[in-house]
Amino acid sequence: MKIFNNPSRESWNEIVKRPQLALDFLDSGVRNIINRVKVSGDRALRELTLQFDKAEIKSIEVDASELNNATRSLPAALKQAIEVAADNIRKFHATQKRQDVQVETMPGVVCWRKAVPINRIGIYIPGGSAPLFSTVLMLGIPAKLAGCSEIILCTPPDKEGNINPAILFAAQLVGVTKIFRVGGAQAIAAMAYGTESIPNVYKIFGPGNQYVTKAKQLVTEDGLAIDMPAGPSEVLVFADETANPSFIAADLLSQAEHGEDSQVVLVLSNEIILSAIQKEIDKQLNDLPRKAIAEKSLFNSRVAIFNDSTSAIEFINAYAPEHLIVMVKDADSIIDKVINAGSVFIGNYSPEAVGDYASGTNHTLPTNGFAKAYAGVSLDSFLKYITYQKISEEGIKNIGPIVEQMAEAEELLGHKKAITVRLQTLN
Ligand SMILES: NC(=O)c1ccc[n+]([C@@H]2O[C@H](COP(=O)([O-])OP(=O)(O)OC[C@H]3O[C@@H](n4cnc5c(N)ncnc54)[C@H](O)[C@@H]3O)[C@@H](O)[C@H]2O)c1
Ligand SMILES: N[C@H](CO)Cc1c[nH]c[nH+]1
Ligand SMILES: [Zn+2]
Repeated sequence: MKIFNNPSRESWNEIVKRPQLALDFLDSGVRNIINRVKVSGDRALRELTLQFDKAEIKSIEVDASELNNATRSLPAALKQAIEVAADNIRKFHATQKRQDVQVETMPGVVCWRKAVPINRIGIYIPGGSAPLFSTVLMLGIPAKLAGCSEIILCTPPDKEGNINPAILFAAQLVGVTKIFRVGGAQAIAAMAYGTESIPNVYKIFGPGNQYVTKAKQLVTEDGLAIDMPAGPSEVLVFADETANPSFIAADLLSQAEHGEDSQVVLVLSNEIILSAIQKEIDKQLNDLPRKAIAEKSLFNSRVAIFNDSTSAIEFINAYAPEHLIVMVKDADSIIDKVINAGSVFIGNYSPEAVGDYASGTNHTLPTNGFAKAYAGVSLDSFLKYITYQKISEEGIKNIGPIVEQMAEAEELLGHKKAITVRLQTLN
């Protein structure tokens, strides 16, 4: 990890940059994949799956017998853990339901808004380097709570063409409608434009690697809605000398193991525990099966040391981390000053891993600085709102002259007329 001691503000832009694939290549490569799916549908999906996932797939859709086998083959303890996590996620997201409220803005002018679920949605479940069945819960549960009637799931197959049984179990648990063994940019294109097997959807959800994230961004050019750009996972740990170096090292490594393009950042308020943290990282790395991935990710990662907490917090807001873990002595007083972050973990016993799986909050979160303007997935992400107004005769008498004035000033006399013809009938 590269160390920056009290970095000047001019250097922050450089420090907050995330590692990225060459942009030109990414853009043209992903556009090419999307076009192939648009033109050749299922045939392109089979070819691209062979090319990128090394799997020869016979049926694109997962059938009922595979689903049953998955439930039978999964250890009972894992099924139970998934069910507990699902309950917590359901509890947290259920509180996000809102009442539709009617308001009379003027006498006789009544307005209200109604939440309507997005009918058919697509969820992408990453599976390239790890089968993220927890993401099925994070997307499927709020989709069901919102009332989405069709949930289409795409995830890459392994080399034998199979989907991890835990993904299939979680999909059944939350009530996914159809499951397809397709991953990467080709899965996003299939859900955006439809193929012979995969129905097109109205909004695409889910995290993924840089190909998946780029594809999501590109299909928005054709009017598709997406949740947000949720790319390679990242964490920023803010700590002082009261924190436990072993906890910090474990939290950094827990996200470094996601992928070599994941970035982890450590912000310290002094150097007191820095060398203890570095020793812990080296020690814990050796026990990590995904050591090689984590090492590459650490190579792109940073330590920033700030002597004053105001600069530290300003830096955190400039970085806008997907996950922020605060392990400083006055953590509770600091968190209100954080305005840019996807999800915040407060104190020594709140590792990001609990939010990744089971605390109840959503782990589909904005990365790459997008937390400055985007929020993570919530119940709202699966709803759209229709507004209504109903105006009585008394109401049009009250509001009509105001609209006439404004329409005339905008030189839109047709608008004015739509009021005048009504007012004339009431005089
Ligand atoms: N931001 C979030 O909320 C969040 C949540 C969970 C996971 N993640 C991130 O999701 C990512 C998952 O990535 P992953 O790779 O393991 O799985 P993935 O499913 O996102 O990607 C795998 C697919 O990438 C495609 N691919 C691989 N190499 C390619 C190439 N050279 N050209 C074109 N396509 C190619 C293949 O089609 C493959 O099926 C990780 O980076 C993780 O950090 C983010
Ligand atoms: N840290 C990932 C992005 O928020 C989510 C995840 C799933 N499984 C493990 N971690
Ligand atoms: Zn994680």
